[in-house]
Amino acid sequence: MPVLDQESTLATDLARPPSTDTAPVVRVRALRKSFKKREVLCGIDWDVPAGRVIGLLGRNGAGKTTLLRCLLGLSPIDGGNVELFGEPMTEPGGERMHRIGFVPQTFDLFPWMKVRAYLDFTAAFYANWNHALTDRLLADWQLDPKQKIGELSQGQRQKLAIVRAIAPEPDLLVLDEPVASLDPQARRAFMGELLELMRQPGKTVIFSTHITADLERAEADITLLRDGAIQFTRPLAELRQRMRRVVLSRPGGWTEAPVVAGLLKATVKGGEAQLLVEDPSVESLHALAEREGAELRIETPTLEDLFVELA
Ligand SMILES: Nc1ncnc2c1ncn2[C@@H]1O[C@H](COP(=O)(O)OP(=O)(O)OP(=O)(O)O)[C@@H](O)[C@H]1O
Repeated sequence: MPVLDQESTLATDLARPPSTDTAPVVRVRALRKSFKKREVLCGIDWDVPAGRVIGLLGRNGAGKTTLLRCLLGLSPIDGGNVELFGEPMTEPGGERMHRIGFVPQTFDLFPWMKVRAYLDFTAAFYANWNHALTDRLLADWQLDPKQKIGELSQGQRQKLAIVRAIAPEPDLLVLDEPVASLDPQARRAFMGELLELMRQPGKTVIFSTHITADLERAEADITLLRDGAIQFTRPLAELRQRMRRVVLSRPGGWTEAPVVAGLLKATVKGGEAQLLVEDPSVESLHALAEREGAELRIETPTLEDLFVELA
């Protein structure tokens, strides 16, 4: 029986993007980015279709922030190209600014400004600004319009950054770990706002996060960034439907993991071989278990399990 490197993954089949009829809002080709000699993005190809919520997943240091900043022209790229709304991205700003909202990982700007003054100041730059929405969010999220930004807690600043990004009702909203400092109520409210925004046709959201429950709440498409490349973009429902954890246990244990069709990752631990399999054939698995004298369990992994396995 063929042997599989226990840490290796065979994610080739996962590389297919979800089918779409519309032109992508974000189109990235062969994007490269290094810091000194360390290459963080090693030739990213990525299409983000309009009207989707994309959850960008990856381990700490995988390059999520770097990728999001490169997309928006906030960080210079070393190679490849980025198109937003069908046009090359060369630098931030311009007409396109009105269509894009960005929530950075940290928000430390204008500490001397008061919340209301900051929002009014920012509104002046935008063609469209939903004042009713900002008023409602300030009240709902208990942000004091008269407080100075420098006096806000980290979570309150994150809320303000979200209000500022949503108020222009952007066509593309990019959020870098937007909920990291938010309490559970605020996270839920934030997801509500996000979904409300998404009810309008053609709106696209990309957000990086480690909180898989939020991705589940948003029914997001999942993009996995690993080893400097996009490993896959798949609707969450499809991942849930197709991925199974197959556990084969036998008293004598395993010297090598069995290989089955659709295998993405195999791990051997004591008497158990754990296989992450896409679209497994239940019949063949039963036949394999019988042949090998093993007990078979087929489980549906949670998104967090999947992330731990694949990231
Ligand atoms: N300005 C910089 N100078 C040097 N190295 C950098 C810089 N910014 C990022 N890096 C490096 O690039 C890699 C990717 O960082 P990045 O912040 O994009 O990861 P991330 O996936 O967003 O991580 P996290 O989940 O922890 O926020 C890391 O190894 C980081 O040290």
